[in-house]
Amino acid sequence: MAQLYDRVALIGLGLIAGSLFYAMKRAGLAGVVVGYARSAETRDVAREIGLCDRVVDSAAEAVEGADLVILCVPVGAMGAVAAEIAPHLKQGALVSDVGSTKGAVIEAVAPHLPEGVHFIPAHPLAGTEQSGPRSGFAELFDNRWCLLTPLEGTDPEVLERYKELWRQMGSNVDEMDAPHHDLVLAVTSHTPHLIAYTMVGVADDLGRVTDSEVVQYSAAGFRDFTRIAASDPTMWRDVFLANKDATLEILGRFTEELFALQRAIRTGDGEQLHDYFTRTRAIRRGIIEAGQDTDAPNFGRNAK
Ligand SMILES: NC(=O)C1=CN([C@@H]2O[C@H](COP(=O)(O)OP(=O)(O)OC[C@H]3O[C@@H](n4cnc5c(N)ncnc54)[C@H](O)[C@@H]3O)[C@@H](O)[C@H]2O)C=CC1
Ligand SMILES: O=C(O)C(=O)Cc1ccc(O)cc1
Repeated sequence: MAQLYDRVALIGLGLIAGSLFYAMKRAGLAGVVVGYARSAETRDVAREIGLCDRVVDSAAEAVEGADLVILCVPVGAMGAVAAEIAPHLKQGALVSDVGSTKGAVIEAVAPHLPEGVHFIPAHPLAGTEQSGPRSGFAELFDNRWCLLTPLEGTDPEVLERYKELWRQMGSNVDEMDAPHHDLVLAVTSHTPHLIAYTMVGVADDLGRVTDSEVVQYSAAGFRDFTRIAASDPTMWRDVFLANKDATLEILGRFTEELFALQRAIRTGDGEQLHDYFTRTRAIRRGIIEAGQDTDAPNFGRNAK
């Protein structure tokens, strides 16, 4: 496969940066990939396991001469990293990020970037509850969406080349504006994570439910909650602080619906509960019929 960028810099060496490195190497998309992470311990691990062709000790050195720079740090750290690298970026370089929120990242990063440097924010809808330099793998982006939120006036050739990178790493690529992205993700990812955190916290608070009972008798739904609630605390703290407005909007709607269901249970309104669950069941079936749940055990078999 054709090389798309001669020199790539990855800032932050965790799950996403690691997966980017292996996915780029798998398809021969990058010449040299240089990495940097803030902690010396992470850089040592990266060197030990061969994560990146070269690991350097400053962000400035990592971006020197890079054609593509991808910021792979928690969203709350994006602005500071952009300020640090800005004076060292090559003219014509493309800066991108993989942050889970887009509006706040654009606001934090764009003002630091000099004239003549391109900026295309990205968000791969692919991840796990794992983090750190040992957690990345080449297949992470296969058959997953990558959402780009290009700013007005983005150079179409620079955009097309970057889209091609994601496609060659296995992703399907789509574009949307940042406010829309942040609202969609508040519904599909951020609020569900908060609900999982809360449910696991509630189980933990219940004195009568011992740890071993929680583990032994976990049904699939609760098991998924515990997996999600094991996600990186720094990353998720930053997501909620950065996507405050959209998350609060969706949480408001969520609690209204929850109270309505709570009332239906209290008053014994079985019809309301049944109607609600019938509606939500149809949504799940729609997702599977559209072939959009690649994790479903019966994916591709037109399951009902
Ligand atoms: N984990 C997931 O499932 C997904 C995460 N994302 C986004 O990708 C980004 C990275 O997430 P992960 O790779 O999961 O995190 P991670 O925790 O595995 O890695 C983050 C890396 O950034 C480094 N770092 C933190 N602050 C830094 C700073 N100021 N300067 C330089 N390095 C710094 C850490 O040392 C670590 O190496 C986040 O913005 C997250 O919102 C996007 C899609 C999925
Ligand atoms: O592990 C899971 O279930 C996820 O939801 C992964 C994930 C986490 C954050 C993102 O911005 C995108 C994907």
